[in-house]
Amino acid sequence: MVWTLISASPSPYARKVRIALAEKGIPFELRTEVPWDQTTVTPQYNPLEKLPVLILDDKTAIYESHYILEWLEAKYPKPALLPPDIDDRLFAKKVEVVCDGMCDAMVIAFFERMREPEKQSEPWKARQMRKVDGGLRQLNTWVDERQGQYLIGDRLTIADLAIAAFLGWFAIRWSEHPWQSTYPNLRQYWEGLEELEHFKTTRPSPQTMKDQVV
Ligand SMILES: N[C@@H](CCC(=O)N[C@@H](CS(=O)(=O)O)C(=O)NCC(=O)O)C(=O)O
Repeated sequence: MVWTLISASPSPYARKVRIALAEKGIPFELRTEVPWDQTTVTPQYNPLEKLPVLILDDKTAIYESHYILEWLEAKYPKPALLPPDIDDRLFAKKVEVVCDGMCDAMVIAFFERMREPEKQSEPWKARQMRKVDGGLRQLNTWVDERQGQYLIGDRLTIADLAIAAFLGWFAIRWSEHPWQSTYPNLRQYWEGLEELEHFKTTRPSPQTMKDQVV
């Protein structure tokens, strides 16, 4: 019996977990869903009705991507996806906070845009996009300070997973945004990660939602 990961084809949050499981050599069945559709099983496993959800052999459900990664790191520490130094470990988690927050802002803005035009709040949408632009600026600063292919030290960490998961999704969700020309070093760092084996096999793709959400 192998674990099941409930995922969605565009999900940046789920992509972090997919890459972490693959890097740690943990076999799992991928169950791709649209969590917005009535047909989803996500609410049966997560009271917050969000994917990703990792379902273990005994049907225990682990959810919230940053917690799933923390759980995996604690239970299956090798190969490590966090650096050995405590300050570097905390920095890697801070990078994940910024990337997850940018994803959250994009999701909020996306659904605001699904409302009838007269019901959309321009200030609310502008506030979400400020978070994305501020986050991109911060990622670029951090990436400019890196020494090599990875953000922290000489190995892959959850910081790299979080940044690639956001940028890979952002590149398909908002392809006309100028970040790749504004921040060429950030683009080059991201392109380098996308060439890695478990990034190639987890590339995001759009999904079609059937049911009304807002
Ligand atoms: N903080 C959560 C966010 C997860 C999330 O928002 N997932 C979306 C799907 S996706 O945006 O990742 O594709 C979801 O299930 N949304 C359903 C809902 O919010 O009810 C995490 O990090 O796991």
